[in-house]
Amino acid sequence: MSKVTVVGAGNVGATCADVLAYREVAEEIVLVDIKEGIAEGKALDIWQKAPINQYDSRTVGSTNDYSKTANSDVVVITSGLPRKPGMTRDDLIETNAGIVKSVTENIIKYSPNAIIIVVSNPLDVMTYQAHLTSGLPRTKVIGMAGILDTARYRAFLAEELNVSGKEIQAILMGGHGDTMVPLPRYTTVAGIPVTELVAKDKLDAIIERTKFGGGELVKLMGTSAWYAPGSAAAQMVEAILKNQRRVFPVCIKLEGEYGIDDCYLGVPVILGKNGIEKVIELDLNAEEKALLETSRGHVKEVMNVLDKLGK
Ligand SMILES: NC(=O)C1=CN([C@@H]2O[C@H](COP(=O)(O)OP(=O)(O)OC[C@H]3O[C@@H](n4cnc5c(N)ncnc54)[C@H](O)[C@@H]3O)[C@@H](O)[C@H]2O)C=CC1
Ligand SMILES: O=C([O-])CC(=O)C(=O)O
Repeated sequence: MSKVTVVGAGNVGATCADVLAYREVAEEIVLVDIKEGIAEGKALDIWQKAPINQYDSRTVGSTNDYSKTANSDVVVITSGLPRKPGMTRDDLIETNAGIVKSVTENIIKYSPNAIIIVVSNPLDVMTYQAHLTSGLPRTKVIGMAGILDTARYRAFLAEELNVSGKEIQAILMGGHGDTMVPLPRYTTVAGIPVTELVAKDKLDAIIERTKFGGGELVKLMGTSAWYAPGSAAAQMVEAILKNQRRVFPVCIKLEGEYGIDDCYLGVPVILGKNGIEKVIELDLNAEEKALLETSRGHVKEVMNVLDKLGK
């Protein structure tokens, strides 16, 4: 029987649990939150939607009782503060590091072999925190950002070209922040290089909009996004539980790949039943390498802040 725990029953966590149930990705989905009753309530609401939307996945809620999460195959960590207008993701580090650390300790106690997908921000450094606390191999403690950032990029391109978003294939690398690196050289529309279809100035504008895609939504809503983020995390869970070996950009600790050591960054990987099955190394050109290096430098600075906080 497959079991998934989603920690944090807020906007992203509840959306993720809902998508997991609706798509019948797991038989049991446990939603956990620290706020009394909220996880139980949202789990019950999703379960009551099953007869309408015709699914059999069972959602269960828990207020901080991790015994209910025992033997989860995959755990998604969404607990933590979202940012407000005027804040960067990095501003969340102090509060969210403490939350991610305590949540990871509880998870590991009851599901020592789970694959952990981190969503809380600042994403790359919260993945670092969960990796350190869990003691699991790097291939099993991974971060969700690349699927979301790529989806934004794909949606903007679909709009520009007036084609289905399904036709856009793209890869994006680096940290989940303004230094992320969309790669037009690896972007196609049904196999056609995007550079043959979109003028350079338009493509540059779409890349800029993608980099600040999270901030655009924070400005509009006063808090950050959840539909696309929750769905993106659920897509990672599905790839793992169904051993789909899908190719996604995922955050992992790099150990020599791309000439980078000891830094958590988004890179293309094959995602399957063991978590990250393989990191795909692209032959980047000089400009792409320079952009990735800038992103690495930024993430490393925030990792150093975490080190100073005492992890
Ligand atoms: N990686 C990514 O691409 C994205 C990351 N995020 C991040 O995801 C996180 C969650 O965002 P939202 O769901 O919008 O926030 P939210 O405020 O709606 O939900 C967060 C939930 O976490 C719970 N929580 C806090 N401390 C907890 C603890 N110790 N144990 C269990 N639950 C706890 C809160 O009670 C709340 O229900 C934020 O850090 C946000 O920045 C959001 C969107 C995309
Ligand atoms: O922007 C934020 O703070 C939340 C997030 O990571 C995103 O939506 O990309």
